[in-house]
Amino acid sequence: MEYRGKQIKRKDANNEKSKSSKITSEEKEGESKEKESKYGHMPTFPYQRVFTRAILILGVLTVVYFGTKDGREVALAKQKEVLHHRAQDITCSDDYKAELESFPGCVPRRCGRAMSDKLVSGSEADVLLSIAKRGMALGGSQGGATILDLHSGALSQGKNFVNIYRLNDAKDVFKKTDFTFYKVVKTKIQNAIAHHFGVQPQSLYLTHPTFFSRLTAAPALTVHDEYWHPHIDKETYESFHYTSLLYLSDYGRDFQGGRFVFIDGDNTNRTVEPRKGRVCMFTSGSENLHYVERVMSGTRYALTVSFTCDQKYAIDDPTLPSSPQNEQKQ
Ligand SMILES: O=C(O)CCC(=O)C(=O)O
Ligand SMILES: [Fe+2]
Repeated sequence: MEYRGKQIKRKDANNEKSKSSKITSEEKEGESKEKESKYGHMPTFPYQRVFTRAILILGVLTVVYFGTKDGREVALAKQKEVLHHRAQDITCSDDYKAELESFPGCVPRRCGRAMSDKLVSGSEADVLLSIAKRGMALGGSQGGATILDLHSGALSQGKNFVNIYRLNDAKDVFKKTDFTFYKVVKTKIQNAIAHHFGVQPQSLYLTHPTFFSRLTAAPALTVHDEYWHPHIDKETYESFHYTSLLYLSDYGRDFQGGRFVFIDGDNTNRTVEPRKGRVCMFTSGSENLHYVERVMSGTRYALTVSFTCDQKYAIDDPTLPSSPQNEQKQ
């Protein structure tokens, strides 16, 4: 009680102080007016007041314009954080909602995004990273974005794509257990998406493309290398209804730049900093417009695992073709 009393006193004292400083400045004004008159009349020009005010207003408008033009940025997930589960709901876009109505059991209870660092462990991410690195060693783009689709076998090579399953060198690169591993992780993500968005896991089908990506700061050589454009997954990859990203390397340690950014309608960019083992899942409609920042240095690895509600776009889990010759016959 006594402490409070003292605080109040301090406040009063401050009031007194500020009152007295106000008085002092008024006094000073009077003084300077007096001084001014000693030097005679200061030069003025017609509409001086209007002019000064216009300059002031213009200044304020410029500050407001440049301050809000690029909107604000909010971190949804920092690399250093270990997230058990973090989510943000966004109202579903009308077209997305309307499309999903024809897939009962697959309509989300809510749209938005969720992140977790507890779904996939660091060592599980390392196994997947090793699959990506082994596969990508068979080719790779020089232009900053290399894609490896384990399902179709498509791998960026130079300015084009090759089918790794048709390469003789690929014979001993993958083991059956790699594919088993991929399936285990995919199923965990599938269940997490189903749980978070309130849909039935069996109503979600793996869809094409589902791929590993390796991004670097190398200048783009083809449009496939331009990974940084804002886009909506539902528009880019027609069959997507739910997108998930599993990060296989760390922002700030393995690479600089390369954050994932949601561009939201409230003039806010929400960023996800990749962290090894971090899963980011979201509804693929226009409620989740996003892009990946350009990587400034280092190498960024990620796995995109995508799901559709439409059985006609379902793909099987990737499997190891028994031999390159068999693959050619398919
Ligand atoms: O790698 C990422 O973080 C996102 C990639 C992406 O947006 C996409 O493949 O559609
Ligand atoms: Fe995307």
